[in-house]
Amino acid sequence: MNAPSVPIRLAGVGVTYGRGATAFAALRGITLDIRPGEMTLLLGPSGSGKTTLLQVMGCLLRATTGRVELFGRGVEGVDAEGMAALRLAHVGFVFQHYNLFPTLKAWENIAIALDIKAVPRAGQREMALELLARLDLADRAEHYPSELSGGQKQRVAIARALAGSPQALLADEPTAALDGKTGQSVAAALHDLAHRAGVAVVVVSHDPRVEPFGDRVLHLEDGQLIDDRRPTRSPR
Ligand SMILES: Nc1ncnc2c1ncn2[C@@H]1O[C@H](COP(=O)(O)OP(=O)(O)OP(=O)(O)O)[C@@H](O)[C@H]1O
Repeated sequence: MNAPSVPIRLAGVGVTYGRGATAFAALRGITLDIRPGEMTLLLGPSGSGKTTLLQVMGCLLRATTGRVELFGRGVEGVDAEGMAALRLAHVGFVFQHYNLFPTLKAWENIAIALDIKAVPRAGQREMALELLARLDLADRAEHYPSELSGGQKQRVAIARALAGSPQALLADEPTAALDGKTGQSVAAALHDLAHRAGVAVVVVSHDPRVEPFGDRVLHLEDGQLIDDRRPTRSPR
């Protein structure tokens, strides 16, 4: 029996892009559990399969071989609509370039996500403000993205990813476009989310500023998991 409390479970997962002579094995034999309440870092050289693995975890991409479970439910045999429903119910995504709507204020960017989660319009503004406050952005609710710093934009994107209270938050290079301390504060915000809200946070990163915030560090090389460790130093 699989414990339903394991947000994401992969067993022998492989992903092959293309077919025949052009087939390329981007992931091979990945077996791991992603746990709630901690921040897992996914490190590895360029092309090692980090984004591919994150996409499989978030049901954006189907594994070619092996088994993927979200909250105890296997996704093989689930159709595209079912995969979308699983994502919507369980997973939030954060990307390098924020992907905010430039013509919408910070709180409205979050309201759109609440809309997709079928939160009634009447409660959306209040909920968006609460989410912004969790990311220390209460005073930026009425600002447009062009009026926010890079770090603030990324925190709006994180607040948006939390719309609908996902149990897993998957972030692909969330600090890559941020300089100096800003990248660190975004990494700290992700770490706090894992620890305070019990969210399973998975972060793909090349950024050494992010590393001290990882509770667990996975290393990929050539599509294989070559290391899985828990740094002994305390975060920050
Ligand atoms: N749609 C695709 N079709 C064919 N090959 C792909 C596709 N997407 C990724 N790949 C290949 O799969 C391998 C893994 O790619 P992936 O993006 O997962 O690596 P990564 O570790 O995230 O790299 P980076 O750090 O450069 O972003 C790479 O060799 C890439 O060229």
